[in-house]
Amino acid sequence: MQRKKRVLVTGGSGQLGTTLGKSVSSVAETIEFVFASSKDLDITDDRSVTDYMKQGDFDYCVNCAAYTQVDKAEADSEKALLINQQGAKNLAKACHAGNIVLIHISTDFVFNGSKSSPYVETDRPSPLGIYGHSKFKGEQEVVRNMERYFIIRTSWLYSAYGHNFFKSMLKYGKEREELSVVFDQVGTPTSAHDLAGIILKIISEEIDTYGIYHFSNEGVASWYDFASAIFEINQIEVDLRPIRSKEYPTPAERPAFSVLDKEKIKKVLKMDIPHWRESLRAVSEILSKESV
Ligand SMILES: NC(=O)C1=CN([C@@H]2O[C@H](COP(=O)(O)OP(=O)(O)OC[C@H]3O[C@@H](n4cnc5c(N)ncnc54)[C@H](OP(=O)(O)O)[C@@H]3O)[C@@H](O)[C@H]2O)C=CC1
Ligand SMILES: Cc1cn([C@H]2C[C@H](O)[C@@H](COP(=O)(O)OP(=O)(O)O[C@H]3O[C@@H](C)C(=O)[C@@H](O)[C@H]3O)O2)c(=O)[nH]c1=O
Repeated sequence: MQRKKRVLVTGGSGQLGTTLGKSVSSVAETIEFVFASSKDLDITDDRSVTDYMKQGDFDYCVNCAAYTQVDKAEADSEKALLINQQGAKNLAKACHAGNIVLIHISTDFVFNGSKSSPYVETDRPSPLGIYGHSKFKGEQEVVRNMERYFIIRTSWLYSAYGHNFFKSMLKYGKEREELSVVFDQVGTPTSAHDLAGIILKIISEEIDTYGIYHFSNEGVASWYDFASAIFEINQIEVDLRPIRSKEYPTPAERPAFSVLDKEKIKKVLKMDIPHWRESLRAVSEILSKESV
């Protein structure tokens, strides 16, 4: 029997790590996964990362570990950089040494939002806040320290698991009569379930066109549009008001426009991507089944 491919997932108990864990049964015959939470493996600890990789005999590492609190990062830049830059560097160096392919997840927040057409992989990052800055630094460490990497930039990730805007809206929608959500930040919501599918496709098909890729669902939305669709699909009645970002002040500035161009990944993986509304329906269904 052929040896199964071995995959390490760092940040295994976060939103994307958990979603990936729920998706792997379809490839269980050929791929074996090890999900490491932050307690099992701290990616900022160089020695632990090296030892863990050496002992694990891994073929792939999917880095789902990150500092993701966009506003908190503004006052906590040291920690954001430690996890998002140094952590990525440690993984890249260990992957390079062990001939392991690294699938590293990054963000639309590396861009400043001044474009008015979808961002392509070659557009120059220019992050507005500490979180985006630390994620860009992480990307640079990966590129600098190894060759066999996929950096997948995604946007507005949500799922049935962990913390995300979708679940916050469902909670607030049930608790409050009125909600205000910004309409002047435009991007694309991305189902973490769809992103998990992309990661599994790259591994199971042994895609070897390494580099930077953009992946989100299809379509364009403001956070207001997204919230409105969440309430509509989940049949929640709430007085939802569109507001400008200046009426919802936050410590971190966010890009006004961060739609990602997906042509490259669609071509390489020979696939279509579902529209965000279609995926929102699917994720809403998963959540309602899981809550029963
Ligand atoms: N969420 C979003 O909207 C978006 C996310 N992304 C990117 O997608 C990726 C996954 O995000 P998501 O799953 O939503 O994030 P989460 O915040 O849900 O999960 C991140 C995980 O990283 C873990 N972690 C933090 N520090 C360390 C460390 N030092 N060592 C090991 N693990 C650590 C956390 O563990 P613990 O809780 O124990 O600290 C947590 O489980 C990230 O790279 C993020 O930047 C990109 C675009 C949008
Ligand atoms: C909860 C809430 C948020 N907002 C605004 C604030 C913000 O501008 C926008 C999104 O809210 P959040 O703060 O929940 O999402 P935010 O943390 O900005 O989401 C980002 O997370 C990181 C990790 C990424 O990589 C990005 O792609 C993106 O998903 O909506 C409202 O207008 N009303 C509300 O009630």
